[in-house]
Amino acid sequence: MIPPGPRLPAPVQTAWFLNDPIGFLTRCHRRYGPVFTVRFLGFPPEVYVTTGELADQVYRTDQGGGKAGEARRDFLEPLVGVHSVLTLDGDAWWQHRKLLNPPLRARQVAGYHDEITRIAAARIATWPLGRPFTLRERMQEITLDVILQLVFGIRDAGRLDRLRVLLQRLMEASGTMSVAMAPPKLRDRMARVPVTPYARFLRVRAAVDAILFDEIARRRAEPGGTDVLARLLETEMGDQEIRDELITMLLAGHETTATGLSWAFERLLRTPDVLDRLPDDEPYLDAVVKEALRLRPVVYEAPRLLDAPLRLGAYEVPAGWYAGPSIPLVHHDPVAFPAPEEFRPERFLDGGPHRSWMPFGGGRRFCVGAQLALLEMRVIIREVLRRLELSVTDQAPEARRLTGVTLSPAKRARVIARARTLARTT
Ligand code: HEM
Repeated sequence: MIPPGPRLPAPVQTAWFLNDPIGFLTRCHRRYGPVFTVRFLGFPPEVYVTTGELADQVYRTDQGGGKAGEARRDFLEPLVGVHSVLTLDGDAWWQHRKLLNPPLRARQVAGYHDEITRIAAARIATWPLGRPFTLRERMQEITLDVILQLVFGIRDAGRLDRLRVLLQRLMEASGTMSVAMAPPKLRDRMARVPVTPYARFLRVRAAVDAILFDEIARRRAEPGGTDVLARLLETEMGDQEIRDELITMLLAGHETTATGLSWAFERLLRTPDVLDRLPDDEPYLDAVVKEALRLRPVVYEAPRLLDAPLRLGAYEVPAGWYAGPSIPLVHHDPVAFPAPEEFRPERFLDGGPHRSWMPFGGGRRFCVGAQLALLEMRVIIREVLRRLELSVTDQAPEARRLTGVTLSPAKRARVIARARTLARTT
């Protein structure tokens, strides 16, 4: 039996979801239970699950099939290329994944602590005081710098400036619907007409690639360094493969972390009891980061494209369909997280992460940058709070807005900052 779901036509389900993703999925959950089918326009049906246990069953398909890469390929390949862990599957995926894992392990990224502190401090010093501004963009400046300096290993100030501008343009150009959603054949046609968004995207991509290939050549000539690129250059990967993985880490790693940080502040500034315990209580800071990612997960789903039918309790999901957790709903399971609406970092103080905590997905495709993201979030929250007193202009929680595969604060985490006068300046 196929999991139940709304009978509304696919265009109506799609429009409802785009307009109110959490409301739509919550309603489906209430009406149909923990496993339900949604139909989006232009895609195979998608089965969502809402408990950690069911999510584990889906992630187990990573062992033999479950093509997470193919699920993302069409819309990501123009940007990340054909050699990216995001879009590869099977042996080709594993060949790359096992090379990316070691430099991004907790022990390795711990060595970046002081440099992240330095990058954050330099940016925070430029924030406006005494007038409202939005944290989302400011956080993205920091997380972009982290990727460019600690992952790509770029130190030259002029080159950093040029890349920042180009990458901003590249992200904007690749985000336009015509690039992300156009079928490959249409893309090929658009590439030949210089005024189309796709042709513009290709020009910016070529400019970024020229810098990256030059950087790779320079570093091959002078080996060494502590950045992730240094480690990738020691592997058997070719230049194009390394370029593709660098862009992959950039794409997967900087907006997500910036959005996670924006949500952490959005919640913290509306929960004074929690804020008061920061930033010097390290275990509590770690729990705050985990609780922020639970209550406001950045990525709302991590689906698998099934290459064999999947049994989920009484249901069977056909091959060729998507299946995966609705991460916000799994994180709201009251059995796993009592009083799920409340921002309560204490729940993460004893013991390791809960099986139902999955802001970074799961299975073998679990986010390769999770340890770097968690470290960045801890360090950046601490550095902000040590230097500034933040407040909000409006106590009402910010709504969740869908941008691509992420949910971000609708007002981009609007705050006012003042220089800190008391304590917290250790
Ligand atoms: C708070 C920040 C972040 C969040 C919420 C996040 C979330 C996720 C999620 C949900 C997935 C899909 C996992 C799955 O399919 O089961 C993923 C995959 C991935 N993430 Fe992250 N991520 C974050 C930061 C980063 C960073 C900093 C990097 C890189 C430096 C990164 C690189 C990747 C890559 C390469 C993949 C694909 C892994 C694969 O398919 O093998 N992410 N991430």
